[in-house]
Amino acid sequence: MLNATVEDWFAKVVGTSFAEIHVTNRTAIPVVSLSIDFRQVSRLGEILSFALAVDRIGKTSVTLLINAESNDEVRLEARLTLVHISLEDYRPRIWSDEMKIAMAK
Ligand SMILES: CC(C)(COP(=O)(O)OP(=O)(O)OC[C@H]1O[C@@H](n2cnc3c(N)ncnc32)[C@H](O)[C@@H]1OP(=O)(O)O)[C@@H](O)C(=O)NCCC(=O)NCCSC(=O)c1ccc(O)cc1
Repeated sequence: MLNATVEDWFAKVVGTSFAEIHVTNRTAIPVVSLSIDFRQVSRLGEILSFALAVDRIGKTSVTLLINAESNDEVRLEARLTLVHISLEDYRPRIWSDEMKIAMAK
């Protein structure tokens, strides 16, 4: 669910889908750090709304904050850092200016 939120954000806000990132650009954005606080219990069948905010944009990384809520209660808070890498050598690559500007929106 967290990754679906990240994928949606890249496609709809950043303007570069995971397919473009991986297949066209031959890059990837693996997670290097992930922490989650589960604030309140969620039950099977409940609908959770996920919201994403940008915490920090680095040269090659981005740190995102994702909340999931239901019935006006925060159920979980996640903080994850992704690094933009090349699929040629699996080493970090700087974000394009276009992606950086879109991420800062
Ligand atoms: C990503 C790496 C190539 C980075 O290599 P490093 O030697 O650390 O590079 P650098 O030291 O240059 O750091 C690069 C940047 O990452 C940042 N970084 C690196 N490590 C960290 C940690 N632990 N926390 C925060 N930031 C970090 C660092 O600050 C640099 O930021 P910038 O200033 O913005 O450039 C290497 O750490 C690596 O290969 N890690 C393994 C990544 C991995 O395999 N993750 C699991 C992937 S699975 C996954 O993401 C996924 C699976 C399935 C799904 O459905 C969805 C997602």
